[in-house]
Amino acid sequence: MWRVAITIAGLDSGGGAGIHADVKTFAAMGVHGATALTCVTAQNTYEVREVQCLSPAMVRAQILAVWDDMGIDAGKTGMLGTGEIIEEVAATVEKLGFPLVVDPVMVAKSGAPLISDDAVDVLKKRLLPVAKVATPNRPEAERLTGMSIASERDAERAAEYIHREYGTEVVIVKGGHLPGGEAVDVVYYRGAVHKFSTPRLDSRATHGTGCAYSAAIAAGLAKGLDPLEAVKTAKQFIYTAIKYGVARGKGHWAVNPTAWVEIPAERWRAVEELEAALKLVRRNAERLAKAIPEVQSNLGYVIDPRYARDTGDVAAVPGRIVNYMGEARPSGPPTFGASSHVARKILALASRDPRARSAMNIRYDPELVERAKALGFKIAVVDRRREPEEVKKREGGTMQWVVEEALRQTGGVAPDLIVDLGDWGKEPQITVVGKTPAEVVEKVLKILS
Ligand SMILES: Cc1ncc(COP(=O)(O)OP(=O)(O)O)c(N)n1
Ligand SMILES: Cc1nc(C(=O)O)sc1CCOP(=O)(O)O
Repeated sequence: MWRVAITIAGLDSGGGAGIHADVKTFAAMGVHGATALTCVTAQNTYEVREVQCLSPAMVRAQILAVWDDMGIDAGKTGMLGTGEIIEEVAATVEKLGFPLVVDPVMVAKSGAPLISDDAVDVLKKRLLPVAKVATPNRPEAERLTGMSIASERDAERAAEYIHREYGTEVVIVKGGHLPGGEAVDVVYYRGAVHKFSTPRLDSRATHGTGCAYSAAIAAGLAKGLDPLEAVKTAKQFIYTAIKYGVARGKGHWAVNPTAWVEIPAERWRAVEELEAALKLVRRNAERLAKAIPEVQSNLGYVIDPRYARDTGDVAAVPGRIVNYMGEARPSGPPTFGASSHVARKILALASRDPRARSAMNIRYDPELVERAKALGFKIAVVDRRREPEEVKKREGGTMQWVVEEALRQTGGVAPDLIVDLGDWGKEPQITVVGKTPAEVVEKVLKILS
């Protein structure tokens, strides 16, 4: 059954925080996302320029329109703007009775206030008592409790205080603003303290973290998860959203809630496409056997470069493609992390030219190079004897150097072929490059024919 979650929050025109972050999160977590807009902000990654809030009656009308039609399985609040809106939201949620996650948004990452001073008191006295979960960060928890929070122990005390003083069932004091190698969220629930941690990320993509995290918890509650299960999943979710943030803008980049579903989908797609290309290899096994070098061949395919970090993100053939009794034969099924050399070349290529996501190394033969030239392929020729000693010594450095040399010749656009003339004890190679593994195999077949 479809579950419905509602966000009662503000609009960030930059799309990083507020209802954008929340609805993306709901979609990624597999629940239907509804919205009750509170305020419109003219905002980007580095500043809030203008704020205009709707009337409390309009906020209530949006919540009721959703409730009367689909029902609401859980909700969350973000930027509420004024004390009057908070009053109205508290009264409406109290009447309807759905579980509510309150992200007590007070100040934007850029430093602009998102709630009037007098409204903080209304938030404490009216909204926190009707909330099932509250997710203050360190400065918010300090403002709600009057305590100074400098350690996990302080965070535990603050969480318990908020529960005791305002009656919120589950209180999470987030660890993002506390020191330490791990970001530890302290959760007070039913008389006990629980901790959820992920490695601290040194990331610029933090705009919208509080929004997406609270929305992920609300999505979990909408699906009927126990609050601790919902928090556990949300913690992993927000780690991924920060790690793969949207690298655009001059300020705090936006978190990326859709990474949660895009990365697994990308990995699945890469395997499917590589499998299809390997079928093409098997169908042309005799012809392709002639292209296999002494070191054997590999064919790799990297996931969307926005998500690629290392060779673990490149699918390739474990045990390589070998010449077995005159036939090219893939030794195993497409597997991530199965290539070192070809994968490094692909990573270096795709980081400069994101269309170049696949490559295969084949035997060097001047005749093949001539045929590629005649076919109009773009070719870069690299002399590895010119590789600087310090690059040779660096683990994996050669592959990157070869690619950089090639791209220097082609003005940064990936060539079809990188001809590596080899070095003392290093077999010369041709690396055939393409957008997809099928395109690469097709290019190799053309050169061979
Ligand atoms: C419209 C709107 N809502 C919420 C925020 C807060 O987002 P951010 O500044 O990134 O801080 P957290 O998400 O970490 O609380 C906003 N800026 N705009
Ligand atoms: C050993 C070797 N060197 C290559 C080069 O391009 O220099 S390609 C290659 C074979 C493929 O290796 P992998 O399975 O690590 O991608």
